[in-house]
Amino acid sequence: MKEALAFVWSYTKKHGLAYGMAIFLTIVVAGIAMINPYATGMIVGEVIQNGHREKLALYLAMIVGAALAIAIIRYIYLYLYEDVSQKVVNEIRGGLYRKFQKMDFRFFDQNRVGDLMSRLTGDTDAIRIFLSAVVYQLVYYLFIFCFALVMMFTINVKFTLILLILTPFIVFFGFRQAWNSRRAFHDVRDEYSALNSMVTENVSGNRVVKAFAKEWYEIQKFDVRNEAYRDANLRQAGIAAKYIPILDTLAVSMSLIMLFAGGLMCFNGSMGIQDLVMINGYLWMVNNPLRMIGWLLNDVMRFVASYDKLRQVIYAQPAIENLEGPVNFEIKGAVEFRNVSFRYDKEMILKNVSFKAKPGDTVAIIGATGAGKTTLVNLITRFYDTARGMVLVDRVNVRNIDKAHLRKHIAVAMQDVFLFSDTIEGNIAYGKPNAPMEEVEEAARIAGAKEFIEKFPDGYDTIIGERGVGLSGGQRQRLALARALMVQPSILILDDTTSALDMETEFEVFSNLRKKEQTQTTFIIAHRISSVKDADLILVMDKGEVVEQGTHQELLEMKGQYYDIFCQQMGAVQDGREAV
Ligand SMILES: Nc1ncnc2c1ncn2[C@@H]1O[C@H](COP(=O)(O)OP(=O)(O)OP(=O)(O)O)[C@@H](O)[C@H]1O
Repeated sequence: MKEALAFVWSYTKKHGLAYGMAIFLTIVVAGIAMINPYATGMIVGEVIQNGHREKLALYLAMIVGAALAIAIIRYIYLYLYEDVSQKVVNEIRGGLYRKFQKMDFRFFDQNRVGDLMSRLTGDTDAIRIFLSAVVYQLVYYLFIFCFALVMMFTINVKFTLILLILTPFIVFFGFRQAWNSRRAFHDVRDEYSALNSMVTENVSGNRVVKAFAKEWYEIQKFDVRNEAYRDANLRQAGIAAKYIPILDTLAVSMSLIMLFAGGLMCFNGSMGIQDLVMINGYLWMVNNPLRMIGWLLNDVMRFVASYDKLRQVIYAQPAIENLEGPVNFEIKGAVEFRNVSFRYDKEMILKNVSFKAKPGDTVAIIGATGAGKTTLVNLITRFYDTARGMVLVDRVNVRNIDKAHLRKHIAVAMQDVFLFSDTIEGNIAYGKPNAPMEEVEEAARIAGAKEFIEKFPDGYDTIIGERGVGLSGGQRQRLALARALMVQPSILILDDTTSALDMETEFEVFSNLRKKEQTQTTFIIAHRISSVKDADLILVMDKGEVVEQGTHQELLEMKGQYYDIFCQQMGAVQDGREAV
């Protein structure tokens, strides 16, 4: 709780003056609210009982004036609360988004998209509600309670003490309600997050759902989550509902005590009717905040539950960080793996991998699925750090190179192509937004994308969907390749980038790449011998190890795994199944 408040204050203090003013005005309104019961009592006592009719206008004016003042001041402070809370939440949301950008692959491996979305939206909004509505109500009810109590004691101490007999019970049940709701609020928050994740996944994967005709299965899965969310809400509401009748009964009992004890005191002359009317008005002001304690504490709990979720992101630290004094230098593209081992979890995925590539070399990686090819190239960009051994770029350990600088010089066309909802030009020029059109066209040409782009009525201005909707797998791969080529990297990584292309187009793309002035070191992950045979170095991977390495000719002479793959694929050609 303390931590949550300190966090919110660290953002709110910048707007301390406006927020302080809002709180001050709330207290002023609580003070002005004392006028009404007082003036009503005076009308009963002075005007009606004592017959001072001339004072009626004054008391009525007090009531109307107070109502007007409250309306105006309330408008001002509500605006201030809203203004400050919106600004604060805007900054928190911005900070969170920046944090997402800072986090590394491992963080996104471990967190679901929908869950992160709920943090950025629902949880930040809970903070806004706390700052605007909850704090306001806490201040308002606290002061109205204190002021009304002072007024009651000023009017009649004995009678006030009698009325307050039930107060400890109200406070007790209010706190109990809040305490019992604690777990329920966390459950509501977790179920909301799970529901969000499910919907996000379903929308992203809607094509798979349809392809497998699993709509009904998805609906059932959703219903289960939806019901769990409903039940969590109902559980929480149920806890509140259990205490409402108790608190209401106590409040009604207080009124009964007031009528009974007040009536007796009026009869025996120890208190005037005017005082009874005033105390009746103030009693409500004391009563109401007490009955609200449970609800207000619930709102505070909701805020703390949301903060607990936010802090997991706010204070998360990326595992991949720059070391002290990272080096920046003109990266030429020499890459060396020296006894590299790597694990995601417990199991070693890469085992003792070593190889060397000179600037301008083409290194091809071939091997069964799951052999660790993508994992290997992910270490060059330092998406992950090695468990043992080191990855060197231009003879410098990548851990010592400035992370952003290193990645600026490496371009990756990833296996899982992601395109932004933007124009084709915007997607290709993502890494170099102000590049001239000729460069975009040239990158598209080398990637074998020029022809199909120009066939679209809007050409390079064609808007494509979030996941490249409206494009074939091969077209998306070629756009991803063009995007990688645009930045003219020192190291180019093509992770299965041509797998969706037909043989002819793949051949054209590779020959374009070869014709291009070869300055960059290129890593090609591929399954076809035709894609790797011209490489300067071929790495054959099996179960996380580089089992063979050399040129096409050298590897054939070894008559090992590469030779077997070659024979299998040659066999396929001879059978007319595929060409090499
Ligand atoms: N983010 C991750 N977290 C945990 N394990 C992972 C992760 N990514 C990959 N793996 C595991 O690491 C192993 C190697 O995966 P990798 O993607 O490097 O293989 P690959 O050779 O590129 O396969 P493919 O040819 O199918 O793309 C696999 O067993 C995979 O399950």
